[in-house]
Amino acid sequence: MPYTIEGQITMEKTPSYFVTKEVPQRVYHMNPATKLLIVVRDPVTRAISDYTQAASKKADMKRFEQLAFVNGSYSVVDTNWGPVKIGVYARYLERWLLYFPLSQLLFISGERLIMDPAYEIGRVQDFLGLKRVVTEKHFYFNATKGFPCLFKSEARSTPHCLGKTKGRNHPHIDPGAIERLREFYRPFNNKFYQLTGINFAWP
Ligand SMILES: Nc1ncnc2c1ncn2[C@@H]1O[C@H](COP(=O)(O)OS(=O)(=O)O)[C@@H](OP(=O)(O)O)[C@H]1O
Repeated sequence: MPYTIEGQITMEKTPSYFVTKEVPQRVYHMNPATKLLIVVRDPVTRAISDYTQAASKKADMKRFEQLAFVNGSYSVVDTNWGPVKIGVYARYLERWLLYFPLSQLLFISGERLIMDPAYEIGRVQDFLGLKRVVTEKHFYFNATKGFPCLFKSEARSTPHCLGKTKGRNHPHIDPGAIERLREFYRPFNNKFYQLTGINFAWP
């Protein structure tokens, strides 16, 4: 990580760090004062989004329903399949909490980041001890994309939206499969709410 001088902060974004076993200890040894931002969304939607991203890179991908369950029925969820496994947030959070107090972690709702970005960015700025420079006046909602965009950024004076790879159309998933996944995640979600003290109210 690059060193910073007074008045600067270093930021690093690697989503896989949250789920990689040895990372909490490594980050702690690098700097125990590190602040961690964790963006989470409904794990079922997260799994479908993850699958959609993989399918966009591979032409002959099996259907989501074939990958998420073992033996072709919806009775056994395949917890070894990455898109399913990563959504068990409580398991990963428990490892981070061995090294970092909850006060050094900020949980951001992925759903709210889309519906009310200024609110979540406001929380991030407070958490990082920054002045609230980015506010609601910086965002507008692009209905076609279904995402908020920035009127302008530091680097350019023109509006800036997220790129083509964000907001991909998700494939239709059998409602029975969705229901079974929701049932699978419920106890893990509840554990996550308990650990974070936040009820994300995922269905
Ligand atoms: N800033 C911001 N706000 C809200 N949501 C966001 C943001 N950036 C990425 N995303 C959503 O995260 C999902 C993963 O994005 P990607 O598939 O591009 O993956 S990655 O960023 O390359 O890791 C993907 O979700 P879906 O579009 O629902 O599949 C992105 O749209």
